[in-house]
Amino acid sequence: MVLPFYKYQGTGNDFVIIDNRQLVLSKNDTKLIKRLCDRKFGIGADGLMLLELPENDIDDFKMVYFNADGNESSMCGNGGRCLVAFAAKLGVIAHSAHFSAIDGRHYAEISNEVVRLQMQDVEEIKESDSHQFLNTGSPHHVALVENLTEYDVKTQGKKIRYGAPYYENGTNVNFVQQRDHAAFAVRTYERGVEDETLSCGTGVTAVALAMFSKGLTDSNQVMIETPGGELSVSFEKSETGFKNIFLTGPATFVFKGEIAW
Ligand SMILES: N[C@H](CCC[C@H](N)C(=O)O)C(=O)O
Repeated sequence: MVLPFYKYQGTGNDFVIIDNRQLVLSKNDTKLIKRLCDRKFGIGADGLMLLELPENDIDDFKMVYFNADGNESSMCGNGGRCLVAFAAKLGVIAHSAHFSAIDGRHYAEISNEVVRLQMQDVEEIKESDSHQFLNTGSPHHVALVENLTEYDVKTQGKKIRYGAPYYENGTNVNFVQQRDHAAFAVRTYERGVEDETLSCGTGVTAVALAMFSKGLTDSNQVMIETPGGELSVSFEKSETGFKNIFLTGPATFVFKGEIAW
């Protein structure tokens, strides 16, 4: 069998995308999905996404996301942005989209390869001396560090991801340094990739909200620098947390191909 696929990247977080509206790929085939994401034996990616038909009459499509380990995962912000760009390329949408993902429904806009994705509202940020924890569609541990560029993200990130209180279910881990009054740099260890990725969309969103909540910025429009490029996060305070949260940045088609499977 030959499987057509598309490769996208959003600030260096890269994805295999498959048009699964005819359900060619089984969601339970963990082994196949892991191989497709393998950078030596497959196409290579941080994750894989399926574009599927919507399960209601108000959405344009449905998003299913898998981490590189082949397991279906929680929400992917950069992946969601790339899937909107793919839907536009296929003509499924024009310049805006409503779609369902594992964490609920999302709205997005696209113009010239820049995608603005609305994230779920965030109700709670757990604060402690060493870090903050919040869920922006995926779980994120956020910690400020000195000298981010030299920091051993993989070693320290793995320790936190598998340690207390996260253990097997884990978390993504974001190491942050402030760059300006409304700008921060972040490097992320991603659960399910089990390595540092060049960017993590739900992580960048978590960092922006965490830094605002910590009082390190009073701006509700924050620029986040990742090793893979710049993303911006805008949001509004709500009585109990944050709403109207948007993650904005590039989502780029890299190549298309066919793989034997
Ligand atoms: N690895 C994450 C999911 C993908 C998140 C990331 N790629 C993003 O852009 O949000 C997790 O298992 O929670």
